[in-house]
Amino acid sequence: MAGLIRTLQQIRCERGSKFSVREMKMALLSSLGTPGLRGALYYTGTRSSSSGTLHIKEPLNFWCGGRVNIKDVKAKSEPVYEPATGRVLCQLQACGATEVDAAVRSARAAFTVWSKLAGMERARVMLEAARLIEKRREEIAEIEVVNNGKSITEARLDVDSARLCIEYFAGQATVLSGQHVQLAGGSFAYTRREPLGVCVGIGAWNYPIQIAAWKSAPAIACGNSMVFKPSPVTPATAVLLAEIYSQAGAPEGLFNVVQGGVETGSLLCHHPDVAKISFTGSVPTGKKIMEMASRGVKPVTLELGGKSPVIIFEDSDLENAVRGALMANFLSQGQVCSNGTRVFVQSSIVPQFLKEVVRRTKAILIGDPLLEETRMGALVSKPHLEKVLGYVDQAKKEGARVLCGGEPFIPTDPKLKDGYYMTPCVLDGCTDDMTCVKEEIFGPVMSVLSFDTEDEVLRRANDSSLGLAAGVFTKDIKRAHRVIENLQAGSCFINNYNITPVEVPFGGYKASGIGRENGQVTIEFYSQLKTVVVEMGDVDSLF
Ligand SMILES: NC(=O)C1=CN([C@@H]2O[C@H](COP(=O)(O)OP(=O)(O)OC[C@H]3O[C@@H](n4cnc5c(N)ncnc54)[C@H](O)[C@@H]3O)[C@@H](O)[C@H]2O)C=CC1
Ligand SMILES: C[N+](C)(C)CCCC(=O)O
Repeated sequence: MAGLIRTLQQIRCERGSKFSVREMKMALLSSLGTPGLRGALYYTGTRSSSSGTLHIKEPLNFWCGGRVNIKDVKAKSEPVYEPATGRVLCQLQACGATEVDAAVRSARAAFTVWSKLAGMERARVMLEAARLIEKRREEIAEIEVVNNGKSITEARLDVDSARLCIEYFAGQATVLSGQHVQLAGGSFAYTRREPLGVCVGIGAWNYPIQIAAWKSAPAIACGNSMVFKPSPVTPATAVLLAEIYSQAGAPEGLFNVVQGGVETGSLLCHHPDVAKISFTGSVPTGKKIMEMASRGVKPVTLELGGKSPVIIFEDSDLENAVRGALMANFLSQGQVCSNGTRVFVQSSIVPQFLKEVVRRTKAILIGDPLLEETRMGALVSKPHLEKVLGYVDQAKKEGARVLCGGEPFIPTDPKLKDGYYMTPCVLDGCTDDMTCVKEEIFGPVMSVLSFDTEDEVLRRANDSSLGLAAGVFTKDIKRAHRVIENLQAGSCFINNYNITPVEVPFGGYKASGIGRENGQVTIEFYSQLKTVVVEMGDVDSLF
């Protein structure tokens, strides 16, 4: 039965490639008039306000406009966990070469029609997708929480960020344009901003829905199609975005989801019909992606790790500096690439700073991430929790003082006893050579370092191979801008931290990445420029 459904989807998909632009426009208009008719939206299990009840049964792979069950083609299946409870949430069906190829073909078919639409037409579909995201905000956020472990409050903000990004790039789609250049003798040239083709998105587990939107929105705004591979740890929500795009009137195959890990990811990177790879994740994997892309001379966007500094001067508003340091370290259980995990505090205010930061860290309510009052949920997986706790042990061995946290945590609710919780940790007495100060921990561990002068702190802050983000807290405006100018980081903040409006570019210097996400400039990374020289006279031949 599943095989038959697949075959039907395949046929539908291949027919899709034969749609004319006119037919496509008609289909688009009719689907916009009847939202809700395309793409069944699955949500099995009881909706609840606490963890432990959702079971995902529907297939999580999606191409040719629908979910695809690949169980029958001896796909490798592996368990996916609910971090809050440690129970199995679903089985992941990893895609092999046949499935990756089917998804890329589906995307190729969509590209032929989507790339020929006017920007306004693409924008209309994207705005409808944004509206559907808003309508399903709570449902998407809940599934994100169940699969990722972060608090529902944060998950809602991630869904909002996904929606805003799609709205923003819908706007960009409408203003894509080239240039006209007057040449001698009445001749002229013009440029066309053209899409690249099938783009691949490879996501990390810390912001699953947000990453899927941050990659797909600029890609489709420019007229590309996409095959997206979520992290195998958090496969649940990308498929909802695929259904939403489809329901919003996107052609079949515009945004496809293939599940899997390293193998599936490398199949995508090596696929000859893929034009670009956009990746979010760790630095070592980013290097491998770049290597694979280089074989096909394919452009990459790499959004990699960080070990970012937050610099707090003695003249800063201490209340805001403390809030900023907490926001820089404990969002999403500390699993954020842009986190400011090296907190440099000017020596005269270290005692007050530590007192306040520790008091507030101890007060963070850890527990069931689906409860409104919870501020910190579970880390994403058991191995990851163990890795983070290992970093705390290592820090102690190297001489750092644990002022609070850094221990496994078992919530009182018995259903959460096997979840992956830990208490947020503040480390004092850190020095620049310690492992906790040098390596990306990717957990709720703040390292506090003391400094005396501006020159000294700039040198130490820049002493890293990474350069994703940086923050400075001071009331001295000249110092604020001077320090920022000298910090080697792509995403900087003055008197705040971890604010990422979709209107501004986000991305790293040095080994933290290549290219940018969000903001107008991202159009450059998902399109190419064609120059056309038009001769109005005769050919002046030398031969
Ligand atoms: N800076 C960041 O944004 C992130 C950093 N990390 C760090 O990396 C560590 C490892 O976590 P992972 O999830 O394994 O990160 P990863 O960077 O290895 O994986 C990210 C994505 O790349 C895919 N992938 C892995 N190897 C690949 C390959 N050879 N070809 C194509 N795709 C490939 C994965 O399936 C996943 O979808 C974490 O413990 C954390 O410290 C993890 C996620 C995000
Ligand atoms: C939204 N923010 C700043 C918390 C995270 C953005 C990037 C990321 O870690 O994937």
